[in-house]
Amino acid sequence: MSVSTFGARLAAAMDAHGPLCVGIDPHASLLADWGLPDDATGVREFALRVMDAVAGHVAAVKPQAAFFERHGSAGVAVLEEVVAAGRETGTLVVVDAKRGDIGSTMGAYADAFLRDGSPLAGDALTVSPYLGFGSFDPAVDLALATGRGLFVLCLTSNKEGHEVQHARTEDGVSVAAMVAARAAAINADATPLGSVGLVVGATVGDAAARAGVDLAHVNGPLLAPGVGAQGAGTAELVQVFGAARRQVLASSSRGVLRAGPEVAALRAAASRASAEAAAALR
Ligand SMILES: O=c1ccn([C@@H]2O[C@H](COP(=O)(O)O)[C@@H](O)[C@H]2O)c(=O)[nH]1
Repeated sequence: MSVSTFGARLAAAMDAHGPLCVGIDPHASLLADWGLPDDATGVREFALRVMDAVAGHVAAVKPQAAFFERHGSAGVAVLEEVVAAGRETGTLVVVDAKRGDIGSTMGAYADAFLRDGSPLAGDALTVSPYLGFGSFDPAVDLALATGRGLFVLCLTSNKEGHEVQHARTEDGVSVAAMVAARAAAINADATPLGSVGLVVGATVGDAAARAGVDLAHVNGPLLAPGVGAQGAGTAELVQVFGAARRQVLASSSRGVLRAGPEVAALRAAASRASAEAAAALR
Protein backbone atom coordinates (compact mmCIF):
# COMPACT_ATOMS: atom_id res chain seq x y z
CA MET A 1 0.00 0.00 0.00
CA SER A 2 1.44 3.41 -0.92
CA VAL A 3 1.42 6.16 1.72
CA SER A 4 0.58 9.75 0.88
CA THR A 5 3.54 11.95 1.58
CA PHE A 6 3.59 14.70 4.19
CA GLY A 7 4.57 17.23 1.51
CA ALA A 8 1.53 16.31 -0.59
CA ARG A 9 -0.85 16.41 2.40
CA LEU A 10 0.52 19.76 3.55
CA ALA A 11 0.21 21.26 0.06
CA ALA A 12 -3.43 20.09 -0.07
CA ALA A 13 -4.14 21.44 3.43
CA MET A 14 -2.65 24.84 2.54
CA ASP A 15 -4.73 24.96 -0.65
CA ALA A 16 -7.87 24.12 1.33
CA HIS A 17 -7.34 26.25 4.45
CA GLY A 18 -4.60 28.78 3.73
CA PRO A 19 -0.95 28.88 4.78
CA LEU A 20 -1.32 29.18 8.58
CA CYS A 21 -0.14 26.91 11.35
CA VAL A 22 -1.45 27.74 14.83
CA GLY A 23 1.07 27.10 17.58
CA ILE A 24 -0.22 25.48 20.77
CA ASP A 25 2.05 26.94 23.44
CA PRO A 26 0.42 26.77 26.88
CA HIS A 27 2.68 29.35 28.56
CA ALA A 28 2.11 29.75 32.30
CA SER A 29 1.11 33.37 31.67
CA LEU A 30 -1.51 32.36 29.08
CA LEU A 31 -2.94 29.69 31.39
CA ALA A 32 -3.34 32.43 34.03
CA ASP A 33 -4.96 34.79 31.49
CA TRP A 34 -7.41 32.05 30.55
CA GLY A 35 -8.23 31.38 34.24
CA LEU A 36 -6.66 27.93 34.13
CA PRO A 37 -4.30 26.27 36.63
CA ASP A 38 -0.63 25.92 35.72
CA ASP A 39 -0.75 22.13 35.74
CA ALA A 40 -1.57 19.30 33.35
CA THR A 41 -5.35 19.78 33.77
CA GLY A 42 -4.99 23.42 32.76
CA VAL A 43 -2.78 22.51 29.81
CA ARG A 44 -5.33 19.90 28.70
CA GLU A 45 -8.24 22.37 28.79
CA PHE A 46 -6.13 24.97 26.97
CA ALA A 47 -4.80 22.68 24.23
CA LEU A 48 -8.08 20.90 23.49
CA ARG A 49 -9.89 24.23 23.40
CA VAL A 50 -7.43 25.47 20.77
CA MET A 51 -8.03 22.26 18.81
CA ASP A 52 -11.80 22.84 19.04
CA ALA A 53 -11.35 26.34 17.72
CA VAL A 54 -8.98 25.73 14.82
CA ALA A 55 -9.11 22.07 13.74
CA GLY A 56 -10.54 21.95 10.25
CA HIS A 57 -10.05 25.72 9.85
CA VAL A 58 -6.27 26.01 9.40
CA ALA A 59 -3.67 23.95 7.57
CA ALA A 60 -1.85 22.71 10.68
CA VAL A 61 -1.26 23.05 14.37
CA LYS A 62 2.12 23.04 16.10
CA PRO A 63 2.13 21.96 19.74
CA GLN A 64 5.36 23.11 21.41
CA ALA A 65 6.55 20.04 23.35
CA ALA A 66 8.35 22.05 26.04
CA PHE A 67 5.10 23.47 27.42
CA PHE A 68 3.70 19.95 27.82
CA GLU A 69 6.93 18.38 29.12
CA ARG A 70 7.22 20.94 31.91
CA HIS A 71 4.26 19.14 33.54
CA GLY A 72 5.95 15.73 33.43
CA SER A 73 4.26 12.56 32.28
CA ALA A 74 0.77 14.05 32.73
CA GLY A 75 1.73 16.89 30.39
CA VAL A 76 3.18 14.47 27.83
CA ALA A 77 -0.10 12.54 27.98
CA VAL A 78 -1.88 15.77 27.00
CA LEU A 79 0.48 16.15 24.04
CA GLU A 80 -0.57 12.65 23.00
CA GLU A 81 -4.22 13.78 23.18
CA VAL A 82 -3.46 16.74 20.93
CA VAL A 83 -1.81 14.42 18.40
CA ALA A 84 -4.84 12.12 18.54
CA ALA A 85 -7.22 15.07 18.10
CA GLY A 86 -5.31 16.13 14.99
CA ARG A 87 -5.62 12.63 13.58
CA GLU A 88 -9.37 12.47 14.36
CA THR A 89 -10.11 15.87 12.82
CA GLY A 90 -7.80 15.52 9.82
CA THR A 91 -5.71 18.48 10.96
CA LEU A 92 -1.97 18.17 10.37
CA VAL A 93 0.12 18.19 13.56
CA VAL A 94 3.72 19.41 13.58
CA VAL A 95 5.27 18.35 16.87
CA ASP A 96 7.77 21.09 17.74
CA ALA A 97 10.26 19.13 19.84
CA LYS A 98 13.49 20.13 18.01
CA ARG A 99 15.13 16.76 18.53
CA GLY A 100 18.73 16.08 17.48
CA ASP A 101 21.36 13.57 18.69
CA ILE A 102 23.87 11.00 17.49
CA GLY A 103 22.38 8.60 14.97
CA SER A 104 21.83 5.66 17.31
CA THR A 105 19.85 7.83 19.73
CA MET A 106 18.11 9.63 16.89
CA GLY A 107 16.63 6.27 15.96
CA ALA A 108 14.86 6.23 19.32
CA TYR A 109 13.56 9.77 18.82
CA ALA A 110 12.32 8.69 15.39
CA ASP A 111 10.47 5.76 16.99
CA ALA A 112 8.85 8.13 19.47
CA PHE A 113 7.78 10.86 17.05
CA LEU A 114 7.56 9.28 13.61
CA ARG A 115 6.64 5.60 13.89
CA ASP A 116 3.12 4.43 13.03
CA GLY A 117 1.29 3.61 16.25
CA SER A 118 3.38 5.82 18.52
CA PRO A 119 1.09 8.10 20.55
CA LEU A 120 3.48 11.03 20.00
CA ALA A 121 3.70 10.63 16.23
CA GLY A 122 2.02 13.55 14.52
CA ASP A 123 2.50 14.41 10.86
CA ALA A 124 5.89 16.09 11.18
CA LEU A 125 8.63 16.77 13.71
CA THR A 126 11.06 19.67 14.08
CA VAL A 127 14.70 18.56 14.23
CA SER A 128 18.01 20.23 14.97
CA PRO A 129 20.88 19.67 12.49
CA TYR A 130 23.70 20.77 14.77
CA LEU A 131 25.07 17.27 15.33
CA GLY A 132 25.44 17.07 11.54
CA PHE A 133 22.69 16.62 8.97
CA GLY A 134 23.47 12.92 8.55
CA SER A 135 22.96 12.30 12.26
CA PHE A 136 19.22 12.31 11.75
CA ASP A 137 19.20 9.90 8.80
CA PRO A 138 17.09 7.49 10.94
CA ALA A 139 14.45 10.20 11.24
CA VAL A 140 14.57 10.99 7.50
CA ASP A 141 14.24 7.30 6.62
CA LEU A 142 11.32 6.69 8.99
CA ALA A 143 9.54 9.92 8.07
CA LEU A 144 9.68 9.11 4.37
CA ALA A 145 8.64 5.49 4.95
CA THR A 146 5.58 6.46 7.03
CA GLY A 147 4.41 9.50 5.06
CA ARG A 148 5.58 11.92 7.72
CA GLY A 149 7.77 14.99 7.48
CA LEU A 150 10.59 16.87 9.15
CA PHE A 151 11.29 20.56 9.58
CA VAL A 152 15.02 21.14 9.98
CA LEU A 153 16.21 24.29 11.76
CA CYS A 154 17.86 26.49 9.14
CA LEU A 155 17.46 30.22 9.84
CA THR A 156 15.70 30.49 13.17
CA SER A 157 13.61 33.45 14.27
CA ASN A 158 15.69 34.34 17.34
CA LYS A 159 18.39 37.00 17.21
CA GLU A 160 21.17 34.61 18.31
CA GLY A 161 20.64 32.10 15.49
CA HIS A 162 23.14 33.74 13.12
CA GLU A 163 26.07 32.83 15.44
CA VAL A 164 25.81 29.23 14.26
CA GLN A 165 23.69 29.42 11.11
CA HIS A 166 25.81 32.01 9.28
CA ALA A 167 29.11 30.39 10.28
CA ARG A 168 31.00 28.92 7.33
CA THR A 169 31.80 25.25 6.89
CA GLU A 170 35.27 24.22 5.69
CA ASP A 171 33.88 24.34 2.14
CA GLY A 172 33.14 28.04 2.63
CA VAL A 173 29.34 27.76 2.54
CA SER A 174 27.22 28.86 5.45
CA VAL A 175 25.82 26.22 7.80
CA ALA A 176 22.31 27.35 6.81
CA ALA A 177 23.07 26.95 3.09
CA MET A 178 24.50 23.49 3.71
CA VAL A 179 21.36 22.49 5.64
CA ALA A 180 19.13 23.84 2.85
CA ALA A 181 21.14 22.04 0.15
CA ARG A 182 20.91 18.71 2.02
CA ALA A 183 17.14 19.08 2.36
CA ALA A 184 16.86 20.03 -1.32
CA ALA A 185 18.76 16.88 -2.33
CA ILE A 186 16.28 14.69 -0.43
CA ASN A 187 13.30 16.55 -1.93
CA ALA A 188 14.68 16.62 -5.47
CA ASP A 189 12.11 14.43 -7.23
CA ALA A 190 9.10 15.15 -5.03
CA THR A 191 5.88 16.66 -6.32
CA PRO A 192 4.10 18.85 -5.43
CA LEU A 193 6.37 19.39 -2.41
CA GLY A 194 8.99 17.31 -0.62
CA SER A 195 8.59 16.18 2.97
CA VAL A 196 11.84 17.52 4.44
CA GLY A 197 11.19 21.16 5.12
CA LEU A 198 13.14 23.93 6.79
CA VAL A 199 12.44 26.25 9.69
CA VAL A 200 13.02 29.81 8.49
CA GLY A 201 11.82 32.53 10.82
CA ALA A 202 9.57 35.23 9.41
CA THR A 203 11.72 37.67 11.39
CA VAL A 204 15.03 37.01 9.62
CA GLY A 205 14.88 39.81 7.04
CA ASP A 206 17.47 39.30 4.31
CA ALA A 207 19.30 36.51 6.16
CA ALA A 208 18.67 33.93 3.43
CA ALA A 209 20.47 36.08 0.86
CA ARG A 210 23.30 36.90 3.26
CA ALA A 211 23.80 33.24 4.13
CA GLY A 212 23.53 32.13 0.48
CA VAL A 213 20.41 30.05 1.12
CA ASP A 214 18.32 29.37 -2.00
CA LEU A 215 14.88 28.90 -0.43
CA ALA A 216 13.04 28.55 -3.74
CA HIS A 217 15.08 25.47 -4.66
CA VAL A 218 14.48 23.53 -1.45
CA ASN A 219 11.34 22.00 -2.99
CA GLY A 220 10.02 21.46 0.51
CA PRO A 221 7.84 23.34 2.98
CA LEU A 222 9.20 26.32 4.90
CA LEU A 223 7.85 26.60 8.43
CA ALA A 224 7.92 30.28 9.34
CA PRO A 225 7.58 31.02 13.07
CA GLY A 226 7.80 34.59 14.27
CA VAL A 227 4.47 35.82 12.93
CA GLY A 228 2.50 37.82 15.49
CA ALA A 229 4.14 37.98 18.93
CA GLN A 230 7.71 38.14 17.58
CA GLY A 231 6.77 41.04 15.33
CA ALA A 232 6.57 39.61 11.81
CA GLY A 233 3.55 40.37 9.64
CA THR A 234 2.65 40.60 5.99
CA ALA A 235 5.56 42.82 4.96
CA GLU A 236 8.12 40.58 6.67
CA LEU A 237 6.71 37.43 5.06
CA VAL A 238 7.01 39.05 1.63
CA GLN A 239 10.55 40.25 2.33
CA VAL A 240 11.87 36.98 3.74
CA PHE A 241 10.32 34.53 1.29
CA GLY A 242 9.98 36.28 -2.08
CA ALA A 243 9.94 33.66 -4.83
CA ALA A 244 9.68 30.84 -2.26
CA ARG A 245 6.43 32.16 -0.80
CA ARG A 246 4.19 29.36 -2.12
CA GLN A 247 6.11 26.87 0.04
CA VAL A 248 5.58 28.79 3.29
CA LEU A 249 3.57 27.63 6.28
CA ALA A 250 3.40 30.74 8.47
CA SER A 251 3.25 29.97 12.18
CA SER A 252 1.76 32.02 14.99
CA SER A 253 1.29 30.92 18.59
CA ARG A 254 0.76 33.75 21.09
CA GLY A 255 -0.58 36.04 18.35
CA VAL A 256 -3.61 33.74 18.14
CA LEU A 257 -3.68 32.33 21.67
CA ARG A 258 -3.95 35.76 23.32
CA ALA A 259 -7.46 36.00 21.79
CA GLY A 260 -8.63 33.14 24.07
CA PRO A 261 -10.17 31.61 26.05
CA GLU A 262 -13.43 31.77 24.05
CA VAL A 263 -13.48 29.32 21.15
CA ALA A 264 -15.17 31.78 18.80
CA ALA A 265 -12.60 34.49 19.53
CA LEU A 266 -9.72 32.04 19.00
CA ARG A 267 -11.24 30.88 15.71
CA ALA A 268 -11.68 34.48 14.56
CA ALA A 269 -8.08 35.34 15.45
CA ALA A 270 -6.81 32.30 13.56
CA SER A 271 -8.95 33.18 10.59
CA ARG A 272 -7.58 36.77 10.52
CA ALA A 273 -3.99 35.52 10.80
CA SER A 274 -4.62 32.98 8.05
CA ALA A 275 -6.09 35.62 5.72
CA GLU A 276 -3.13 37.94 6.35
CA ALA A 277 -0.62 35.15 5.67
CA ALA A 278 -2.51 34.21 2.51
CA ALA A 279 -2.46 37.80 1.30
CA ALA A 280 1.32 37.90 1.74
CA LEU A 281 2.12 34.49 0.33
CA ARG A 282 -0.34 33.84 -2.52
O1 LIG B 1 13.06 29.60 14.83
C1 LIG B 1 12.13 29.27 15.57
C2 LIG B 1 11.77 27.95 15.74
C3 LIG B 1 10.70 27.65 16.53
N1 LIG B 1 10.01 28.61 17.17
C4 LIG B 1 8.85 28.20 18.00
O2 LIG B 1 7.67 28.76 17.43
C5 LIG B 1 6.81 29.25 18.46
C6 LIG B 1 6.67 30.75 18.34
O3 LIG B 1 5.75 31.22 19.26
P1 LIG B 1 5.13 32.72 19.19
O4 LIG B 1 4.28 32.80 20.41
O5 LIG B 1 4.33 32.82 17.91
O6 LIG B 1 6.28 33.66 19.23
C7 LIG B 1 7.43 28.78 19.76
O7 LIG B 1 6.90 27.51 20.08
C8 LIG B 1 8.90 28.66 19.44
O8 LIG B 1 9.56 27.70 20.24
C9 LIG B 1 10.36 29.92 17.00
O9 LIG B 1 9.74 30.84 17.56
N2 LIG B 1 11.42 30.21 16.21
